[in-house]
Amino acid sequence: MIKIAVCGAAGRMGGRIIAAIKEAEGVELSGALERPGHPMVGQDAGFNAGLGAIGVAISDDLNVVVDGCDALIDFTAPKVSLKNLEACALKRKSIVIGSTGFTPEERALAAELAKDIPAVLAPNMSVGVNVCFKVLKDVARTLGDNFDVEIVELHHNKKKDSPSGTAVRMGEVVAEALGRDYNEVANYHREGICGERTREEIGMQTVRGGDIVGEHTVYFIGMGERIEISHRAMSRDMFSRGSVRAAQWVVGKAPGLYDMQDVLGLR
Ligand SMILES: NC(=O)C1=CN([C@@H]2O[C@H](COP(=O)(O)OP(=O)(O)OC[C@H]3O[C@@H](n4cnc5c(N)ncnc54)[C@H](OP(=O)(O)O)[C@@H]3O)[C@@H](O)[C@H]2O)C=CC1
Ligand SMILES: O=C(O)C1=N[C@H](C(=O)O)C[C@H](O)C1
Repeated sequence: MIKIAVCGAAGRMGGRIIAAIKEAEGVELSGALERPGHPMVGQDAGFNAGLGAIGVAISDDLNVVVDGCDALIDFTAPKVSLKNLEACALKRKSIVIGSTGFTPEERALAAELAKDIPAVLAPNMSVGVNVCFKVLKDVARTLGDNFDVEIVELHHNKKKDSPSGTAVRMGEVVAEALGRDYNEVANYHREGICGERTREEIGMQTVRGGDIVGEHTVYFIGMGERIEISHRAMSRDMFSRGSVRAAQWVVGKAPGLYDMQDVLGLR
C-alpha cells in the first residue's frame, strides 16, 4: 500500500485528489496539509472531498505529514511547492507537483532539489493534454514556419497565474519544434499601434471567468486555412486521477525530475 499525503488539502484540486486517492486501489491517504492559519486546519480532510469524515485531519505541520507518507502530492503555488520539495528531499520521500506559474529560475531550482529523490512536476496531469503536447510537436514540425501560431487559454476567475502552465508548455513544445526560444518569441500583449505580427512570435492570450475548469487551443494559421488543436477539461477529476497515477509511478524510481510524459510513456 503506497501512503500518499496531499498538500493544499482545502483547495479546489486538493479535495478532488483526496477523493481520487479514496477511489484508487493500492494507495491510502496518510496525511493532509494546509498552510498554518487556514480555517480548515484540524477539520477532517474528507469534508472538502465531499466524502464526509474519513478520519484524517488537515494538519499544518509539514514535517509530520512528510514523515508519514511515501509520496506527497502538492497542488498549491510555486514557492510552497519548492519548500515541500526541499522537505521531501531531506527525508528521501517522493513528490508529485501540479502547481503552475514557475519562473525558469524556480524550475531550475526544482531540478536541483530533485537530484536526490524522484519527483514529478507537470503543469497538466490529464492524459488528453499530454497527448496534445505530443501531437503539437509533430504538427508544428510538419507545418514549419509558414503558419502563425497563437495560443488561447480560458480558466475560472480564481486562477492566480497567467498564462496557464499548460499554455506555456504548449508554447515551449511548439517553439522547440520550430527551432525557436519560447522566452524570446512569446508575445503576451498587443495593444494600440503595436505593429505587424512577426513570423516567429507565438501569441499567448488569456481569458478568465466564472467556473471554466480549463480550455486550451493552439491555432496554426496559414493563408486560406487554419488548424486548431483544442483540449477542454469538463471537470478536475482527470487531473486528480493523473496525480495519483503519477504518485504510484514515481515511488521507487531513480532520483530526478520527471513529468507526465514519463509517467504516461509518451516520450
Ligand atoms: N497540474 C495540473 O494538472 C493542474 C494544476 N493546477 C494548479 O494547481 C494549483 C492549485 O490550484 P487550485 O487547487 O485550483 O488552487 P486553490 O487555491 O483552490 O488551492 C490551493 C490550496 O493550497 C493552500 N496553500 C497555500 N499555501 C500553502 C502552504 N504553505 N501549505 C499548504 N497549503 C497551502 C491554499 O490555501 P489558501 O487558499 O488559504 O492560500 C489552498 O487551499 C495551481 O497552481 C493550479 O494552476 C490546477 C489544476 C490541474
Ligand atoms: O488553475 C487551474 O485550474 C488549472 N491550472 C493548470 C494550468 O495552469 O495549466 C491546468 C488546468 O488547466 C487547470
